[in-house]
Amino acid sequence: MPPLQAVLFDLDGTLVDTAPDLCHAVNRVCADHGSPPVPLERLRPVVSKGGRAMLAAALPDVAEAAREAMIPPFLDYYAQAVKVDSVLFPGVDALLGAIEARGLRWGIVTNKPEGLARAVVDGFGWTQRCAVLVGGDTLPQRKPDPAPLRHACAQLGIAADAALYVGDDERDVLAARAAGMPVVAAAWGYRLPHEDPVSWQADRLCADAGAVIALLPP
Ligand SMILES: O=C(O)COP(=O)(O)O
Ligand SMILES: [Mg+2]
Repeated sequence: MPPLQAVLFDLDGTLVDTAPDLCHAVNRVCADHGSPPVPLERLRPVVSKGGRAMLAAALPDVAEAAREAMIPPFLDYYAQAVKVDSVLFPGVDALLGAIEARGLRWGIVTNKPEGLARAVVDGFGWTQRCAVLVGGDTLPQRKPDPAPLRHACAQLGIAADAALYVGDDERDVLAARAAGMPVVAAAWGYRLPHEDPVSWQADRLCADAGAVIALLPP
């Protein structure tokens, strides 16, 4: 395996705890529908599974076609307020600094639409620091397809096995495996109670972002 040259991250549930602002957007959709707001605890476990999963968790009795029509307003509401209550997960700031201190680059490969992911990146002041950003609509394929990870490596001019991917959902592990990229499962992220990240068989399972620093070259 070539020496590590870059670390790629999932966004929601890995770098940023975006669940509160996504929950606000879901609850604006619920209000438009005349439904009561849902508590954050109900949405948090499915945030990394995307907007459709969040709306399904919030409005399980609404027909799928009707929920599909709620996606554009949901995304609009979220776009209006991406960084009100969203915060970095503990240790993320130190991890990004440690990557940069080693002369390595880092980037983001998320299923979130690219424009929204860019807004989050800008909101956290990462515009110049984030070396590559691939969103869920950047390519026709999204995770668990390996294409977005491969695209990020092509943009960086590195081989897939010279990068490390860090993500909090099983599809992140599947995408990295299919791309031939080493992968860390982020146990600090979002998942349902029955989901066991050990069973995803990532190369490493890290309890917090700080633990990823130990995997970097000295
Ligand atoms: O918005 C989504 O679909 C989830 O985003 P993620 O891939 O950064 O977890
Ligand atoms: Mg995620």
